[in-house]
Amino acid sequence: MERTEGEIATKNGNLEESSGTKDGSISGYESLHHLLSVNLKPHLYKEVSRLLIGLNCGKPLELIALPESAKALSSKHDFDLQAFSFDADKELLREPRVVRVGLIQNSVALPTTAPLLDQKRAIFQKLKPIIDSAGASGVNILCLQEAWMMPFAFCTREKRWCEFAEPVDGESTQFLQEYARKYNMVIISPILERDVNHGETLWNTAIIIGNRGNIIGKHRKNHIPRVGDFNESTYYMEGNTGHPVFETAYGKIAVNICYGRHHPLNWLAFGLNGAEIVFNPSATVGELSEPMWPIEARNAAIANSYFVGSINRVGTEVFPNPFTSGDGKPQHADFGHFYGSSHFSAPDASCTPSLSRYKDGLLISDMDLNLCRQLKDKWGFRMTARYELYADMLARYMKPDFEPQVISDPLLHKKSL
Ligand SMILES: NC(=O)NCCC(=O)O
Repeated sequence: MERTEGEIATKNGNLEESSGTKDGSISGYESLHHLLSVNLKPHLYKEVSRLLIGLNCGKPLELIALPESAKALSSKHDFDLQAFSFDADKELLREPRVVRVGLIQNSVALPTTAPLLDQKRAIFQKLKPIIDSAGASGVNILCLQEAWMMPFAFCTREKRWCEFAEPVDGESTQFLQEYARKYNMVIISPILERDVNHGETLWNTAIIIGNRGNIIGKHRKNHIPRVGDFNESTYYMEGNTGHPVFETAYGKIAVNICYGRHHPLNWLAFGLNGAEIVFNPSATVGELSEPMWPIEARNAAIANSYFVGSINRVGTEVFPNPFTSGDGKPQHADFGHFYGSSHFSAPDASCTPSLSRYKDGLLISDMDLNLCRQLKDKWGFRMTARYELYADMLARYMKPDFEPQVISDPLLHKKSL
């Protein structure tokens, strides 16, 4: 059937205006890839996929078969479960270095009006089967979403939500440490941190739990948004931990928390410190950032020759009191829809399809970390970068008397004869 512009078939076959739907789906489809795979003829879908998500080592990404126990948990608890494999070329002098990496996206479990402790514990309960599914699948490194142990209440500017903040070794960390030990898994736990030793300062922090349940270290969010309803600067300050790379049993990893993904130099710094996988745990909404989402992480993976794991929460979180953010919008009580769509990007420009736009989910991917060096050898971005030029430019830019290097056409302001 011919379709007019702006129309797509919904899941039940009806045609509908392509404006998305209230449940967070894209006209009834869980993701863009799902919509395309159902609506395009197989040979067209293959071509669209090749251009949209690229090829890895010259071929489409392969699916991984997961154990029945992992799949049973996803059916029983209704979370999206997808698994792919990124290859690298065979090398003569190095063995492949394949690690299995997982990303979890989820909605909150209780309304924001429930007692705070109940809200947190209900999220723990919700995550248990998803983490068990990752464990049953042999995931080596698992990353949760930004501030996973609470609703993303920073739109409200109300200080009562500060009560969710925990020290690095608090309840949420202890909850995950058990899983790290049980499944011999590195877990990245992005939380709202309370730094008791520094006057109860709050931070937006990712804690790196080693595969033996030990705390390897932490990274604090470098860039705090001041856009739309993301009133996070009311709660915490720009991080003071630099760009650490954590050498774990399964590779060198780093965390670029949410809004840091809009800053190419932030991505660069993790690369300069030798990261092989950079996680981007996020909380962002469709209206604000969805067109940027598939581009920024992928570009970072390409430019820095590392893998990126992008995670976004799902659902709409409604708060008890309406708020405004000085942008002319009428008062409202929610951020809008957190659109999930978690995915992996690889240094060779390939990426996985995204998880659901509205359901909880676990995305798993095998990745041969040898691909990072192979891409460095192939494209030479590190070698061809002109760091001395950039360093000089930045040093000059930082001075109060900086003047932009602009050469004006001398004829620009001359009156024509
Ligand atoms: N959590 C957060 O930093 N969100 C900011 C919005 C965005 O970067 O899309």
